[in-house]
Order: sequence, then C-alpha cells, then structure tokens
Amino acid sequence: QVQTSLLEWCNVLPSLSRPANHSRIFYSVMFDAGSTGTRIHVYTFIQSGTEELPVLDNEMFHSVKPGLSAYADYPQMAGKTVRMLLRVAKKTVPRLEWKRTPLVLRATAGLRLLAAEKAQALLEQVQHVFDDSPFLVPDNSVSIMNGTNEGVLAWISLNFLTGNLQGRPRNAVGILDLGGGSTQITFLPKLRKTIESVPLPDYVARFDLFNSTFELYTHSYLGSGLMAARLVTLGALGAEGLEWRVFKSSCLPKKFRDEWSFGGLTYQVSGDPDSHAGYKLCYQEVLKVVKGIIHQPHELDDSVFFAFSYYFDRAVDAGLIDRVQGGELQVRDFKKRAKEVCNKMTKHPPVSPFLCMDMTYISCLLKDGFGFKDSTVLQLSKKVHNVEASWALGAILDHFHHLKIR
Ligand SMILES: Nc1nc2c(ncn2[C@@H]2O[C@H](COP(=O)(O)OP(=O)(O)O)[C@@H](O)[C@H]2O)c(=O)[nH]1
Repeated sequence: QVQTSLLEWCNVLPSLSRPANHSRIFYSVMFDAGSTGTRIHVYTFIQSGTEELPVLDNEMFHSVKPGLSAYADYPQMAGKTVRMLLRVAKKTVPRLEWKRTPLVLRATAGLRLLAAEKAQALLEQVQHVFDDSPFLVPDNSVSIMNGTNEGVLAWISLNFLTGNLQGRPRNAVGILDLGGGSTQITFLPKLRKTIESVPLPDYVARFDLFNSTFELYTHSYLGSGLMAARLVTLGALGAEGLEWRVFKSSCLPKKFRDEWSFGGLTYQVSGDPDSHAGYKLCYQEVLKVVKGIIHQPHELDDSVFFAFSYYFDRAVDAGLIDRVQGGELQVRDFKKRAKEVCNKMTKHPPVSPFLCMDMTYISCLLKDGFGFKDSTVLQLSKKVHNVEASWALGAILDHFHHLKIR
C-alpha cells in the first residue's frame, strides 16, 4: 500500500531525479528536533530503471529524550545527541551511499520557544556534527521550521500514506498533532467561507502539486502543546523562584508532590490539599489555557481527522486504544475518560500523575478549543502502513521536490 502510494506520488513529481539505466536504492535522513525529544527517520527509497519510479521501501526510526532545548545552557550536548542518532543512519545506509545521502534537521516548538541566541547556539552545534559527518549536507540543512510548515507537512505525510493525495483530494484527511510545545490543526476546506472567515491570512497555506495549488486551513498554536499547557495550568509559565515555589493544581492527585521538567527548567509541583481534586475544578483550570486562544473553523465535521503524537500517547495511557493498533475514538470518549481518571484520583492515584490534567486538556482543546462535536470520530494513529505519523516524511518530500509552501 505504501509502495503504491509512493509510486503514484513520485509519478507526478517530475523534478524527481531519475538515474539512467540501472535501478538503485537511495536514502535520506530527517531529524525531528522536538520540544520533548529528538528523532531520526532514515528513509530508504527504491528507484528502478528510468521508466519506473521510486517507492518508499523502509523507514528506520529512533528517538531520544529530552529535546535539544533541554540543553539550552550546554549546547555541546545537542551535538552529542545528534552524533549518537547519526549512528542509526550509519548502520542503515551502506557506506558507499553516505556521501549522496542528505541530512536534514528541522526543529519545532522547543527551539521556537527559546531565546533566539540560545536556539542558534544549539543549531550551530548540530551543523558542526553534520559538517563533520560523511553524509551530504545540503544548504539550509539545519533550521527551525515554522508552525505553518509543520502543519502542512504533517498533512502531506498523512494524506500521502493514506493514498488520498492522488485523484481524490476531496477525501483528504485532516490532521491533529499535539506536541509538547505546540499543537497543529490542518485540513482541506471544501467551502469558500472556511477560508474567507479565518482570523488572520496566515491560517491559510498553499502548496503546489499535480500542477494545481492546494489551499489548506492550518494553524500551529505555540504554547498550546501538552507540556506547555501543563505549565500554564500550574501557573508556572515564566514564573520565578523555581527553587522554593511549589505549583499546585486540582488536576493532580491531592497527596502528590514531585519535580517536573520541561524545556530545561525543573518545577516543584503538587496536588492541592486544600481543594477537591477532580474533574470539575481541573476543567476550570485547564479552560484558561484554551479560552480566547484557539480559533474554531467551519467544516470540522466534513473531514476525517487523524490524531497522533500526544493524542495517541495519552489515549493509550488512558486505556482507550491499543498501543499497536490505535483506533477510532469519539471526541466524547476523551471527556468521559478524563472524568473517570480525575474523579478516581484520590482513591486510586493513576500510574501517571498527570493523566487527569492531560486528558482534561485534550478534551477541552478538542471541544472548547477547536469546536469539535462530541460525536466527531477521530482516527488515532502512531504509524500508517508502518511509517511514523509525523511531519518528517512530508518534510523530506518537500526537501526533494520544493512544494513551495507559502
Ligand atoms: N510516533 C511518533 N511520534 C512522534 C514523532 N515525532 C514526535 N512524536 C510525538 O510527538 C509528541 C511530542 O512532540 P514534540 O515534537 O516533542 O513537541 P513539539 O516540539 O511541540 O512538536 C510525543 O507524543 C511524541 O511521541 C514521530 O516521528 N513518531
């Protein structure tokens, strides 16, 4: 299925280089420098003969935690992380192919949220490691990707993997990506009014494919990722006195107290012994993260949405879906399970103390944020046809084929 889709994809991308007279395998390496981890995707493509077109044969994937932003004050550690992950590329790509295999790294919310000079120092360390490597280092191989591209490239990945890009783009699936620092929503509107009623022009992105221009509704909300939402809920965003302050929330088990780290900072967090921990109070706390921030587009009920990243991880943690199979969930399932987790917290603290907060945030984001109906069905996926559900595949296709996202 993947191979067919790729064949069709490549078929319509005239800019794809086609070596003459012999079939060959070629490789490309995409690093995803996210706020909570760094991941490597090593793609193996097959190109057979001049008339036949490449297919995606395999993806090697590996991830490490924490993300590069945790090393804001120790940038050499960013280089070390990437050098370690490069071993996966060296093992996967035959030595003879190294010098024509491109390395690309795109950073997302973790680096967007850092002070520019700190982010730059991290990227420079990565660039040194790339330059020292035996691989091909194209121009602009290390950069921070903007939120629009992150949303559009995830949409391209998922619609490519589901075979929706060819022939029937009207059936294209929408994507919901919940990272640590930011969250993205992207879909192909069918109605003019969806495009015309966006709050700002940058909620619409265009790219070229099949001699036509796709026009997508897309937005990345920086600071609305799951870990950033925890910070706001706890009242810890931008706070000082982290050594002595304890950030409390009704979303945490009453007797819980621990340290929690994100973006290179460590916070003391605890339940609120003076209030009733539980769904209602938690919901009020979490609502302030979403209220007045998230735009509600038209037509949300006209597309199938694939939800991945933390939507998937938390649905697994909450026992709503199988960790291998994924599955379909209605928006109301998140709310129902959030209530159960939060209201049982005092008697039976969950294995993950943040599960009540995270589930409540997800349900709030979907309903009060984006405006999904309770009955909307979401497709929860980690992989599609054995390929990671992520913007990374879209990004490598964009690297080769210049989709001119704008
Ligand atoms: N399966 C899978 N999950 C990913 C991949 N990249 C990111 N994630 C998930 O995305 C979430 C964290 O997003 P992250 O990239 O750290 O945050 P961001 O910087 O805000 O986009 C976690 O649930 C990760 O498991 C990937 O390539 N494959």
